[in-house]
Amino acid sequence: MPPNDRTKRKAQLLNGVNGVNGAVAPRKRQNTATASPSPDPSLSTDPLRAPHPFYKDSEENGIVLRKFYPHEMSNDRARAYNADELPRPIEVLNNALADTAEHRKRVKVKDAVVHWFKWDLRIRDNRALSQASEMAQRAGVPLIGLYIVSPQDFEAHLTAPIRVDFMLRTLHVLREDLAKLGIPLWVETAEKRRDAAGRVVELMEEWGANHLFANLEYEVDELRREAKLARMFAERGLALHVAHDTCVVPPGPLRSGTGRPYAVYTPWFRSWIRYIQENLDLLELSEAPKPNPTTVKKTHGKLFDCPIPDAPEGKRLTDEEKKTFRPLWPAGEQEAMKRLDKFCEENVGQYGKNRNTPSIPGTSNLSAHFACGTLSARTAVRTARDRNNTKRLDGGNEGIQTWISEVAWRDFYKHVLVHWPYVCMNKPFKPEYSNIEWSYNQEHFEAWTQGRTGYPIVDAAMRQLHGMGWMHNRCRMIVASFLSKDLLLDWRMGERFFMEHLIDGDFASNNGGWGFAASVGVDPQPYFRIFNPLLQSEKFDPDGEYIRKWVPELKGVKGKAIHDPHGRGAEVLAKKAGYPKPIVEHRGARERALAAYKRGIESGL
Ligand SMILES: Cc1cc2nc3c(=O)[nH]c(=O)nc-3n(C[C@H](O)[C@H](O)[C@H](O)COP(=O)(O)OP(=O)(O)OC[C@H]3O[C@@H](n4cnc5c(N)ncnc54)[C@H](O)[C@@H]3O)c2cc1C
Repeated sequence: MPPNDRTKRKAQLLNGVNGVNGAVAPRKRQNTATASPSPDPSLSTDPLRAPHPFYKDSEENGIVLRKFYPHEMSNDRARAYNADELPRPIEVLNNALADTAEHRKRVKVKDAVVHWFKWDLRIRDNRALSQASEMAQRAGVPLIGLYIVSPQDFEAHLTAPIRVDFMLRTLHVLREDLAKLGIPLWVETAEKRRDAAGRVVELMEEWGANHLFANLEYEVDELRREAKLARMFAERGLALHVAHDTCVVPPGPLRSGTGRPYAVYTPWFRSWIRYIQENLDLLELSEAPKPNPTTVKKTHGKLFDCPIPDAPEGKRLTDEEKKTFRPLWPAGEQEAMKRLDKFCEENVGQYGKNRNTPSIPGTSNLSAHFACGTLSARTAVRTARDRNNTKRLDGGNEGIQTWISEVAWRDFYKHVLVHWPYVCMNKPFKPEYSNIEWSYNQEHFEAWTQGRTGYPIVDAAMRQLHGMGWMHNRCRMIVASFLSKDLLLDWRMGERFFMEHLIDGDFASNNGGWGFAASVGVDPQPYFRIFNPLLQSEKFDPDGEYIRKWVPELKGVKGKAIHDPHGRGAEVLAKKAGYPKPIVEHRGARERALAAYKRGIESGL
């Protein structure tokens, strides 16, 4: 779609698709629930193109693109992970690190030490960067920062263009901040994702560096890549040092009484708190890197002139989008700290009370920074705790406690990913939930994606996603429940759509959120608890302020009718404004979902 059309479509999405007076007709498509042609191979990552068509029994549904990944894992294989019969990727990595530990100690520092930045784009409180700096200082050699842009990784991970843009803007800030310390940041594009590791080795050889530091990412591919890299480095006389940085408590040590990893949040959280209290160093912030020797400009001068590429094809924002999104999301770690400090100053105390009201700024809006690594979870928890009147994480101010417990959810879902790696292979956490018969009704899906379902709270939320690249947590739960229960659409369609549009798209948290709402994940909402979108709307947006902001064609609707204009006497206004009637009737949809879940679960046991 040419940029002009995309801009028009975007405006339509935000204003009610066909304009204020237009009768809305979501584009007609064949209902493909029964027809099952082969899937469209030209998978689009452009946020404003029509969503990818999903088909019953298609291998392309959901978050796993077959272009990059093998076929769907069987239930038996998923169960084998559960029974500890298959090594988890983290174990493969740990074995590789253990096998190469002695070798690492023997590798001498040569001309430089390298830190490989990934989703940890900050200087402050960065575990691996700090360790790299320490080694460089001890040896009196320069520290070099490296970032590999991988368009195929963006494609494979369904990274939203808004997230790519945020990351590239962050790289500019990071490069400047590092340069102030005399540390160059070398940025390079690897067109093929499998070439990235080889290129890192070439660069290290070019720079005379024997030691590479990196923070761990917990997705399956990344853990496996690091395992291979550790062995490849050892064969070549190089040393790979990895650090746990993204979680406050690294995945691994928290175990239930039976020695198993936790699959329920509440006991996990108690154990998380206990573990931190017993290991207070987990909240110690890492030292910032020290400046490089001044000779670095002479020895490595050309590394300071490295350009930062534009977003790759298919991941670019239009000019209009840049104008809208960039002021909403200033990039860089200073901005993250500013946001954190402001939130702690003004809102954290009221967080427990306000966090479920989408019309007010009651939450921190920091998720984009956590996802990009411009803020560490450690710094966030530490900063909030230091505002409390106790050093305990579960005492004192209620708002602070609640906020810390929310940041902990992020750790929880990363732990889940590490222990049950098949959740990122399109499998529900409970393999027996694979047999639910989902709908693949394209018209329903498009209405959902466009915010045209006739349920104002759902539509407001989906339009907030298009308007900001972000959605309030309460609304994420509402729209996810609506998609998977009211529409009975395959939850992976929603999971994928979120990844393709969120500035904070994070595999573990997104998968966890969808698993919770669709009742197929770890510690989920029981399947028979089905949100009533009308009641959710009345409870969490009582005055309809949020709806009126994001569904402007309903601005004139007075009172409670805002929650259900067609059902509560505002149908003339709604019709005139082109606002659709509900695409499903909640009570009937609920019965259908209950029956489908029950049937699916029973047949999967
Ligand atoms: C269906 C669904 C999909 C989601 N997808 C994502 C995603 O892709 N990326 C993402 O970061 N969050 C996701 N979440 C979690 C949550 O909605 C966002 O983290 C939150 O809305 C971000 O806003 P905030 O920074 O103002 O959060 P705050 O309320 O200020 O919370 C602070 C931080 O705690 C963490 N956090 C809070 N709630 C959760 C949660 N339920 N799960 C995991 N972490 C949490 C986030 O890092 C957040 O920034 C999803 C939730 C649902 C229900």
